[in-house]
Amino acid sequence: MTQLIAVLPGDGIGPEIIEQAVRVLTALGESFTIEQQPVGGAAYDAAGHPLPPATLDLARKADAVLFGSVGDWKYDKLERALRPEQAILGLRKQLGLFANLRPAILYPELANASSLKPEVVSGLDILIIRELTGDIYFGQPRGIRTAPDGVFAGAREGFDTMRYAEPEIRRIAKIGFETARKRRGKLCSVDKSNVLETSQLWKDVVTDVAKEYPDVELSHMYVDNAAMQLVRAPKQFDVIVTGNMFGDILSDQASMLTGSIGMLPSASLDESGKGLYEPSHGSAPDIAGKGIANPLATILSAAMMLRYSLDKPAQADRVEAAVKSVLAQGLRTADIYEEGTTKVGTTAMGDAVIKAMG
Ligand SMILES: NC(=O)c1ccc[n+]([C@@H]2O[C@H](COP(=O)([O-])OP(=O)(O)OC[C@H]3O[C@@H](n4cnc5c(N)ncnc54)[C@H](O)[C@@H]3O)[C@@H](O)[C@H]2O)c1
Ligand SMILES: CC(C)[C@H](C(=O)O)[C@@H](O)C(=O)O
Ligand SMILES: [Mg+2]
Repeated sequence: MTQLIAVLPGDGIGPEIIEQAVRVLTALGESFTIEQQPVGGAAYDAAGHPLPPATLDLARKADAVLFGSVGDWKYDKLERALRPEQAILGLRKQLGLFANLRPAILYPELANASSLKPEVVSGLDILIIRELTGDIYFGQPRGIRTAPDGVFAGAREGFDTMRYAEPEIRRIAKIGFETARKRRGKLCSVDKSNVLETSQLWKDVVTDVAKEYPDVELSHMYVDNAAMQLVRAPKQFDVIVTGNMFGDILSDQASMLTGSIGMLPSASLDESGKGLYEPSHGSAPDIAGKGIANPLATILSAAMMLRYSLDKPAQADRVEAAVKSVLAQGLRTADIYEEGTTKVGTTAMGDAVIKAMG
């Protein structure tokens, strides 16, 4: 049976970067079936909803999902349930994709593109594991109402609820320990337990799970300190495990250590290892349609898909080696360009990766 890949390009630069990743997948010569559906603003425009049933059905039945990005400022006035971003949140929740892996790896060729000095960042290889289906992102109740009490009683107030259940923390902690065990054996759990009850529970549960992993060195860090440490001395980290909101912010921050957010892939996995793969960045409306977006985060996400969901590790290696090769050839999209290298657009970067795959 051929494996089915659901391709959801989305908005902004989504279609441009997805096109290159699909070309790379096709060039592998495997007998994948690739089916495409709109998502986000594109789906709202076409079908009146950011996550139409046909898109969700395809994502459910596929062996893996390759996702571009959703969102654009032009949809800001829509009611919340119809905003493009609800599509990716809905997919994560409905597919049970609770474990988000965001590797921040600095390719040696990009040492000068990093925001940090080469000596601080060279050889960087860290993995942020972000819990993806809980936390303040999904907690109820939430809304905008007239404040019932307090100093601002009678004024309009917005409120959200941060919550985490023990099994939710336990399962992401296990992923953290299992992953750290296969890497350099260090896990840093990031929370805000000096202030938040959810974080206090988080820390207790992670500490409890640690008993099953005596070979993994566990540390705890408050999120504000973690943000500082990530730019002070990022190589102290191996695997970071954290909640949805903190992981969102820290992974964008980590991306700049690698030169550009256009380099940061991600995998979002369910209990069985089925996954959705997407670059960590957004739809970049400021550069959409210009043909200059960096497709490498999406191509590297496709490599993660080959490894984690499609059981094709050799093909994943092939794609990753090709990305290394194009960087070694000095090819750069605008976001990672520096003097002495060759600036290329999105399609030319895709071409180069395909050529390097041989
Ligand atoms: N998973 C997703 O679909 C996802 C993720 C993040 C943001 N978004 C949405 O995207 C829209 C824009 O958000 P934003 O501007 O805060 O974040 P963004 O990640 O889209 O862009 C931030 C900056 O990074 C640049 N950038 C991003 N990807 C790039 C790439 N591949 N190559 C070169 N430069 C790149 C952009 O040009 C921009 O200057 C919003 O609607 C947001 O909600 C969606
Ligand atoms: C678009 C948005 C909902 C999303 C998030 O906050 O999770 C994005 O920022 C990400 O990092 O994937
Ligand atoms: Mg984000």
